[in-house]
Amino acid sequence: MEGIGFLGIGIMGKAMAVNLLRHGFKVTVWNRTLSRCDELVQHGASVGETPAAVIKKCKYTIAMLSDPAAALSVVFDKHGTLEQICGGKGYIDMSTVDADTSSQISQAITSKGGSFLEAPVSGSKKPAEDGQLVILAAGDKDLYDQVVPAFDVLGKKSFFLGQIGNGAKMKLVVNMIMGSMMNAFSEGIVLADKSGLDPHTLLDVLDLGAIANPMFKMKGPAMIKNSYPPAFPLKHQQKDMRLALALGDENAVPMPVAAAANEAFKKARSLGLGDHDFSAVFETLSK
Ligand SMILES: NC(=O)C1=CN([C@@H]2O[C@H](COP(=O)(O)OP(=O)(O)OC[C@H]3O[C@@H](n4cnc5c(N)ncnc54)[C@H](OP(=O)(O)O)[C@@H]3O)[C@@H](O)[C@H]2O)C=CC1
Ligand SMILES: O=CC(=O)O
Repeated sequence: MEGIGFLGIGIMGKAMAVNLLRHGFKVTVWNRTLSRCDELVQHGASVGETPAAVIKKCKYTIAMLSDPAAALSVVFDKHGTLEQICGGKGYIDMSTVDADTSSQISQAITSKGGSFLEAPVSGSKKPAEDGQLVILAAGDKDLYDQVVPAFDVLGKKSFFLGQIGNGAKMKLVVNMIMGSMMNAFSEGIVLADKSGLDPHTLLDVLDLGAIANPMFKMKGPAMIKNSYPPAFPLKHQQKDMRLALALGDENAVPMPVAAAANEAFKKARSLGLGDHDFSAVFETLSK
């Protein structure tokens, strides 16, 4: 593969771009807050001044941005992706967005002759650092085949899910489940504590049973200490619940559990916890 562009050096983008550099890819990065690119330069990256400058330079460009508004802005705004995308270039959006946002981006890119893949990921900061993401791609199969060498560095498994929208929907379903689980887990820890049990013993019991999972194991001990260093920011989890509920609305799927979880994440945001890890939803119960 030739050089890769990377737009969005947040928690995930930084880990992913560093991983590509470590595996010998030539990477050109851009971030809205440009100073955040400095650390990447120390790892060997070049910097583009705008998304358009990155697209102009690179055959393939990956975007990893916070939400639909950010993903759209980077493509459509002045000095954005659309100004330089053309035949022979590929754009891969790995942000978590809804299917409609992804379709808008796909149509704009392909109308300029470029090719487009949506490829949201499951897995958080640590899996991104370790190249252990699960990649949920959909869209242009030729582009998918061309970027598999990069996906092999970023992830432990890539799925090609067919038409645009399927990757976005799969990601939202997964995160809807995750957000609901986090709320049930939080309630369980508080219930154990308030009813006189040791929450650490609860973690041990959970870890040995049928509902053991890496999320409980990784986040539980920190939650008991009311510590929420951001791996997956709560504001993004709430965005995912909101988008998943809209998907449920479109498909007439009742989701009372997810709706309640969304309210808890909204409450946490109202308490100023949006930039903490999503496990900080625990604070809505323990306060
Ligand atoms: N963290 C995680 O565990 C996971 C996150 N995701 C998804 O990946 C995406 C990125 O997440 P994460 O890295 O955690 O998020 P961060 O909040 O750490 O980073 C967000 C990035 O988006 C940029 N951005 C925000 N708004 C705009 C805008 N209007 N125009 C241009 N750039 C903008 C930020 O730039 P700036 O630095 O200037 O603010 C930053 O580069 C999200 O969609 C998230 O849901 C998916 C799997 C796991
Ligand atoms: O989107 C978050 C994740 O952990 O996956």
